[in-house]
Amino acid sequence: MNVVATPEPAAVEIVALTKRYAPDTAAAVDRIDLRIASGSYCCLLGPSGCGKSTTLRMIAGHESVSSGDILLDNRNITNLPAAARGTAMMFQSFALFPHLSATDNVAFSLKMKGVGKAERHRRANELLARVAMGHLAERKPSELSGGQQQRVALARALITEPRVLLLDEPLSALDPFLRIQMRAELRRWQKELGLTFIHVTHSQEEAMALADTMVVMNHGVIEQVGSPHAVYNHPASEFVARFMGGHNVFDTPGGPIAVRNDRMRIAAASENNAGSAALAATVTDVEYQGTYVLLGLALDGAAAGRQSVSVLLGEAAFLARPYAHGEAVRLSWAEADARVLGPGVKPPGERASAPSGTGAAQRDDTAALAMTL
Ligand SMILES: Nc1ncnc2c1ncn2[C@@H]1O[C@H](COP(=O)(O)OP(=O)(O)OP(=O)(O)O)[C@@H](O)[C@H]1O
Repeated sequence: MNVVATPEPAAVEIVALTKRYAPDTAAAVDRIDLRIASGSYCCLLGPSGCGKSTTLRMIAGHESVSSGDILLDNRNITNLPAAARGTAMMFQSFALFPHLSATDNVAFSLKMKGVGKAERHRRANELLARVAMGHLAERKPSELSGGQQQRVALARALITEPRVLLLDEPLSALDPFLRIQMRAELRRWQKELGLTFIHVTHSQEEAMALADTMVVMNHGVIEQVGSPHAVYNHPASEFVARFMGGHNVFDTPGGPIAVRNDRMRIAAASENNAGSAALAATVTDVEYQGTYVLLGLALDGAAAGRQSVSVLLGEAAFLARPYAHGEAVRLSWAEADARVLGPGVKPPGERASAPSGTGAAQRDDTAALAMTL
């Protein structure tokens, strides 16, 4: 175990970064601090309007900063023009020029810099070959598939030799099948190139599949930073537990706790052997998913908006003991599977003036909690 805390070198460091689009409005990004390790794949994740795209655009230099700093390899780039930062951006729609060939699309920024035609075509074709597009270099975007256009967009972003590649929802224009395929390609390219990728997405599934580090944002601040495993297994707040999905949140005297739905224990109401901590519930939905069966349930007597829970059972376990719509059951869990949730961040209007930092402190206190429901 590494006992000495030697932080990995940060490719990008964000210090108290704030964006306010208008003087009397809530900050779209509110004093966030973040270190992104060099050569890592970082996903900025959160619901619509949480400030993830604004953060990415400020790193890119496409949006001005209200206050705070952005450092790239220890260089303060906060006020540098986009082209002088060492970053490159890959957009959602790829933003390829329709009338230009793949080669000319990739070579475009070199043309703007006055690089001669032979040299810029050589470098563009070299990059196209690297993303397995060498044989289609003469084609225009309309003659390429979505996945092929994405590779051209990647080659075009790489031609400026960036240290950090910024990706704004790069997979959302693709159909679901291609999205999963291109997701694997993005991950492979990032490893092969050894670059730092910062990828904005609203999909927790995409972030889990890609990221070394996930940054979960809400209301312009960071709720939690960690590996997909750490965030999924130790959500810091109710917001993170609900946003990541696959968790139930229960109110207890010690505050809210989260329990993964595949860790829930379920028994028929008549077999009440789960002790006094078991919660009475009714099955409201049975969804067959192949490997798993997802049960939707309503907690008896819970407050409005807090009744709905789910239980994920393996197919074999379900077939051995099926549950049916309307059936009365009792739910419980092992203490070790309960995660105590921190308060999370408040919406801007309710926020205290103390620095928000990285939001809720992560706790792993699974002390016995008597149910109050
Ligand atoms: N150009 C702008 N002018 C004014 N307000 C803006 C502008 N761009 C974004 N905002 C506001 O800033 C907040 C954060 O927006 P941002 O686009 O960063 O969120 P997001 O998490 O990327 O959302 P989405 O997933 O919908 O793109 C939102 O409340 C949005 O309405």
